Amino acid sequence: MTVLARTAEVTRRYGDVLALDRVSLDIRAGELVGLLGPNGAGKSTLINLFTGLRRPTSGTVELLGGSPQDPVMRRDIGVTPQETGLPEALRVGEVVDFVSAHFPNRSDRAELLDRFGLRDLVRRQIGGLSGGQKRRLAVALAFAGRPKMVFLDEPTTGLDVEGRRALWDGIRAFHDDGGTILLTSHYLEEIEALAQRVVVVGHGRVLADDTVPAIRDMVGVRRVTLSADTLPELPGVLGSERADGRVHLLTADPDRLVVELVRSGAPFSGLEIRPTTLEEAFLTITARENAHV
Ligand SMILES: Nc1ncnc2c1ncn2[C@@H]1O[C@H](COP(=O)(O)OP(=O)(O)OP(=O)(O)O)[C@@H](O)[C@H]1O
Repeated sequence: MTVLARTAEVTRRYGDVLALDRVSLDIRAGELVGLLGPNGAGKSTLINLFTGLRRPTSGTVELLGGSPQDPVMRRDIGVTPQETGLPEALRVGEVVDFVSAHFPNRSDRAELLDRFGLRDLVRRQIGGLSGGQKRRLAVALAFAGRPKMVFLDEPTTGLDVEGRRALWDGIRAFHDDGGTILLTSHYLEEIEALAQRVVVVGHGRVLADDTVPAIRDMVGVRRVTLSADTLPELPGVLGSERADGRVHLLTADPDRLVVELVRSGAPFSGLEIRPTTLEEAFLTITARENAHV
């Protein structure tokens, strides 16, 4: 399948900060790829490289078979950065027309507005939109030039459930028509709702690149905390530590762990089970990676 966007051994530094560390990634035509990672992982930097806003310190970046700096390639992509500013005095329809006018191949205005649930707002001034409506418009604009590929940096930030669904519907419709999308998120749930493929980044590196169910297994880690002097060997413990007189165990199967703990007869108290944060899950993935080295 045709590769639409590619990084090969890409490193990007900002002074002393290593934002991306030898990242090689292919996005193929028709894929909807979710880029998942905590704050500072390097997601926006990767999007900025793909869209030609930044250059790599080393390595190569390709967009649509050419250079991301080439305006001809950029004409065929759409982008919504994390933050956008739209002119408050313009009406929704005017902004859509203004942005569309930059592209030789325009989306149908009514269809675009419909897809993102903006039809009833076409005559509303931007200044009169809610934060969520502005965000939906900003994302819709990425699709104004009938792009082959769209890059969305945290598209649903600040949206309520309804706004999020409207946005997901618009993104899905583009994908169903054969469009290619790379979107970033902090939440696996969001990526799960849209993407088949998840690329997990952390500390500037690709930690995992797999299907949603495979990544869910990796990050579906729970933290089991209890007080105990000594513990027997327990099944499925991915990581453990003692802190403040408590034992913390990371596991993907807390039910089995607790059953085995009770069965062992070892005395314990104060049992707590809670989901891990994405950061903790990433640490587990990183730890596993290092264990394989
Ligand atoms: N212009 C810049 N100057 C200096 N450091 C930068 C710059 N842009 C990004 N960085 C640093 O590079 C690293 C990666 O940042 P990046 O914005 O790509 O991460 P991110 O995964 O998009 O984070 P977030 O989820 O918070 O948006 C961070 O340590 C960040 O502070």
